[in-house]
Amino acid sequence: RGAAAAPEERQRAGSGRRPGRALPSPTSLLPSPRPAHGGTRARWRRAAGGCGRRASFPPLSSRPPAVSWRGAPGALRTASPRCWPGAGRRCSTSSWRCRAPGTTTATGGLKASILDLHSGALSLGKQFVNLYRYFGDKIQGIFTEEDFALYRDVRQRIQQKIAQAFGISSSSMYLTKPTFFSRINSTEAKTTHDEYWHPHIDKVTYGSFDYTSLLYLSDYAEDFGGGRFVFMDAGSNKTIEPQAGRVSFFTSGSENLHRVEKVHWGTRYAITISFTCNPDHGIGDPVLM
Ligand SMILES: O=C(O)CCC(=O)C(=O)O
Ligand SMILES: [Fe+2]
Repeated sequence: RGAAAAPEERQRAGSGRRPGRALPSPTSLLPSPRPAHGGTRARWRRAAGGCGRRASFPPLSSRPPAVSWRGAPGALRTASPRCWPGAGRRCSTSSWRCRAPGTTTATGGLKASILDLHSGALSLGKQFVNLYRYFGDKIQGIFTEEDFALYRDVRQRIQQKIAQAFGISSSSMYLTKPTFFSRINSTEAKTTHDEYWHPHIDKVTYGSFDYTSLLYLSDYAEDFGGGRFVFMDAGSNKTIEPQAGRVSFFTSGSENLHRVEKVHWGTRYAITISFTCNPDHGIGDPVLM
C-alpha cells in the first residue's frame, strides 16, 4: 500500500501523510520564540525567496532549463486539451543555492510533519488537528499575510513554469488540495499513511491532482540522508536529489509512479503545490482565516 492510502481522516483533514513525530501536547503548538535564523517559516522564505530577500528571487522562467524530461503515454483523459500535454511529462529545475549562515540546523517552531495550508490540518502523531481552528485569531502569530502572499507568488510562478514547460495554458490549470508542507525525519511511522516510502501515483493518492509540483526546502546529503525522490520507471529508476529551492514537477498519473527513499538522518522539508485541469476541483490560494 503506497503513501497513497487516502483514509477518511485525511480526507476530512484535507491533508496527506508523512512520518510523524508525536507531539507531547497541544501546547507545543503555541507560538514559541522564533530562532533568529531558521524555523519552518524562515526555511520557506529562504528557499522561496532567496536568503529571505524576496526581491532577490529570480523569476522561475529565468532559471536553468529542465534537467530531466520524459515523454510517456499519458492516461486517457477527458480534461481540456489546453491543460493537458498529451503525454506524461516531468521536469526539475536546478536550485540556486543561497543560504544564510547558521540556518541549516534550525528546526521549525511548529513540530508538525504535515501542514495542509488550505484546511489547516496538521498531523499530530496519529491524528490531525486543525491549526486554524485551534489558534483562531492567534494564527496571525504563526503566519502573516506576507507568508501567504509569498505562497501565492511561488504558486503562480510554478504554475507558469509548468504551463511553459509543458506547452499548456496556465489559465486552464487550477490549484488543488491538499497543498502542504511536509517534514520527514527518521522517526518511525505512526500510521500507515506516514509510510511515504511506498511507490504511489499522485492521481490515485490525491484524486484531483493532474500536475504535482514539489518545492524542496532542504538539501539532500547536507541536511538529511536518504530522502531522495525516485521515479520508478520500467527498467531504470530516476532519482531527484532535493535541494533547497529546487522545484520538481510532473504529470500526476501512472506514467509517473514514484516514491521517496526513507530518510536516515536529519530532517527533510518540502512543500507540495498541485494543479488540476478540472475547475470543479480547484481551490483558491490559502488565506489567513
Ligand atoms: O516530497 C517528495 O519529494 C514527494 C512527496 C510525494 O510523493 C507526495 O506527496 O505524494
Ligand atoms: Fe507523490
